[in-house]
Amino acid sequence: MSVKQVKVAVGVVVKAGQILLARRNLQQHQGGKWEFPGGKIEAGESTPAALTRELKEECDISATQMQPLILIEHDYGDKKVSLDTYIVSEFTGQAKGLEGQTIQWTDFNRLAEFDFPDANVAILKALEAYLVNE
Ligand SMILES: Nc1nc2c([nH]c(=O)n2[C@@H]2O[C@H](COP(=O)(O)OP(=O)(O)OP(=O)(O)O)[C@@H](O)[C@H]2O)c(=O)[nH]1
Ligand SMILES: [Mg+2]
Repeated sequence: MSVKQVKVAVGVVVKAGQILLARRNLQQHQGGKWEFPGGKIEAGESTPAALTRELKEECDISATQMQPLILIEHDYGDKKVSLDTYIVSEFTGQAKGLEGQTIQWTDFNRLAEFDFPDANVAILKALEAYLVNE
């Protein structure tokens, strides 16, 4: 049986050299790991629209500027994901975890200290290249 691929909008939210992380709740897929906020893209929805909606729902921020970073396809075995990842460089509001998740701002050079889902390795590489060329 083939497993359907889940399309996800992922946001690397950057503010004053810091990046916003959220910890996945234990009962979720990849529970307990750190992630960039985001969520499933609904039918007919663009990635920026989905990401704007998810950032508001999960973190209470309104994204006002974003640009594509990388599209990652990853197979976890139990689940296939496509992570359409954007850099969010401008937003309004103060980030808070609206869904009970812990959130944290961290310096880019401390990201290696966090335990991320496997698919995120490629995001971290792309982010490093992006920040170097910024
Ligand atoms: N938001 C987000 N999801 C990620 C990242 N890396 C990664 O592998 N994923 C995977 O992408 C999938 C979609 O995440 P989601 O937040 O929309 O979905 P979910 O597990 O909360 O499911 P649910 O919304 O139905 O409860 C999950 O399987 C998650 O493990 C990441 O950095 N951010
Ligand atoms: Mg989510």
